[in-house]
Amino acid sequence: MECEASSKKKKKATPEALPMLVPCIASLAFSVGRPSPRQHAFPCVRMAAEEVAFTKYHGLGNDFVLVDCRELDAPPVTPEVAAAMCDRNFGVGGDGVIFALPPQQPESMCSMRIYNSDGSEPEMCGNGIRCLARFFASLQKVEPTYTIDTLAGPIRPTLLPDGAVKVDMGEPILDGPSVPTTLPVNDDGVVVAAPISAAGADFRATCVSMGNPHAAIFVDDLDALDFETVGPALESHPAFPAKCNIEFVQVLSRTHLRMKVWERGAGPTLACGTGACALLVAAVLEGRAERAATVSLPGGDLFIEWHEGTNRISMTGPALRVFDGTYRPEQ
Ligand SMILES: N[C@@H](CCC[C@H](N)C(=O)O)C(=O)O
Repeated sequence: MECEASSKKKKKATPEALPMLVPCIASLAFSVGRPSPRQHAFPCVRMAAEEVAFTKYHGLGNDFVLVDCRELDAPPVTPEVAAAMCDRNFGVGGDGVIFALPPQQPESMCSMRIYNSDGSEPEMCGNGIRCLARFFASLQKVEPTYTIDTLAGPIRPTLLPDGAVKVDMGEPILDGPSVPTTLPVNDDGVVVAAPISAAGADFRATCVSMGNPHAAIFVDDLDALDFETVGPALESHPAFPAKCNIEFVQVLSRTHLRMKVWERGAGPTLACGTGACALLVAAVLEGRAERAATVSLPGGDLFIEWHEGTNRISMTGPALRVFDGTYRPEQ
């Protein structure tokens, strides 16, 4: 891989690269599980990722490799190549790869697709959309508020004068089976403080979808948690048919919550925007917090509001550019 100075003219992922992907995708369809760095050395993978210009951004340390695909119909790399790009030792390093693709709706400016660091594709990413909002604004002129299509529907970020981004994240999905989870629902059809056991420990989970699935688990002391054991056990728990992002939350006050996240497809990350939104909703449903609160994550703070009149959630936080480069693994 080579990283080039940001002043150098960037080469974009080209549609011409796409025909090369077809045999690669076909052969990779037979590979199972998370590819090891050695598996990434298969020639077909290298062909698929011959050269990808990218810009690295992060939102509170939740870091992403962003690729300008405005002239393409689909991501120019396979999920396996995206996973290789995210590798922190053998690749660029990141919690995911985000592609800025053409809009799906006439009123939208672009659409977002994202692969997690294991190559799986989530519907939405809160920190990622703040990063994409600033990345896209660096590529072409936009209004301060504009619309980005995602697999979870249209999302509207607003670029604030101080460089932060406030995002209208839409309405939370509370219906249990739609999250999706098979945990028992209350009379309103919502999973609130439902018992769940994993890795020999008992918890209570409140489940919320922000387009992607979340389970918030309130604990007395985040630091006492066997996070590395229970996180992956809950992520892949049979009660979550699409797996789940797991937020462990300590209530510091009714307007200040502290959380640690184990993300679906990425493991422990320094921050999760959709997770912060979901846990605020969960805290309100459990009567633990007000509808507006600061959420402190390992990488810093987000401000989340669940607006009573509209039922919509807004998330405000930073998104920062780190460096530009070209991903070009050696043959
Ligand atoms: N870090 C993200 C969430 C990314 C997707 C997640 N891992 C999933 O699979 O749903 C955020 O900031 O929301």
